[in-house]
Amino acid sequence: MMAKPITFVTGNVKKLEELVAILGTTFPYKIVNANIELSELQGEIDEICIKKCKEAVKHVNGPVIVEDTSLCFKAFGGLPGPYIKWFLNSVGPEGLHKMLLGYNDKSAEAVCTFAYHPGNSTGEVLLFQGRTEGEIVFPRGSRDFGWDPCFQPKGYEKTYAELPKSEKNKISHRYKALKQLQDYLIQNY
Ligand SMILES: O=P(O)(O)OP(=O)(O)OP(=O)(O)OC[C@H]1O[C@@H](n2cnc3c(O)ncnc32)[C@H](O)[C@@H]1O
Ligand SMILES: [Mg+2]
Repeated sequence: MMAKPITFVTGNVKKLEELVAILGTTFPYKIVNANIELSELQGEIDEICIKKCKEAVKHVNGPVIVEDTSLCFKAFGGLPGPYIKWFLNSVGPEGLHKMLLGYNDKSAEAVCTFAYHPGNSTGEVLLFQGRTEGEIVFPRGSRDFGWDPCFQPKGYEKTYAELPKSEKNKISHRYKALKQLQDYLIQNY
């Protein structure tokens, strides 16, 4: 019998696009998207992801994936972190760059945390996290995905937005987190 599809709950089409590209054609299970606006929660990253996943489970009959992405400035002790969406919405990539002008340390970490729940009554939320270090630069490159124009991964001369998607998807916070989830599902689903 075919395994039940896994529902990725996200309102962000770019996340979905990257997930599909990263999993590629050999991933053995079907992923479907539910475009549901989940609450933007507060707290530590792991706690946010656990709560987000539990909220998503209520909307779906079956196994569920969600993810939450943070952008953590070292000079700010990890903020904006999970609140990056609001900062980005209000000041854009230029503003994010400006926020660090008064600091020597421009380093930042992109953190992606996938949360998976099997969708049954006894299941627990499992987390899979990936981190990519980089620095916040004056925005360069395409404007199609969030803060990509102002994030330059460590060891690269290009921002995420200037790199070909295929290149970003080999080194990104999302790739690193998704690889772990993929390995888990291949062994346990
Ligand atoms: O429905 P969900 O999955 O929550 O989608 P969202 O867009 O609300 O996403 P988050 O709550 O995780 O907030 C993360 C913010 O960072 C942006 N973002 C996420 N991943 C990114 C990436 O790889 N590159 C650039 N921006 C990204 C995203 O557009 C949001 O503004
Ligand atoms: Mg969100």
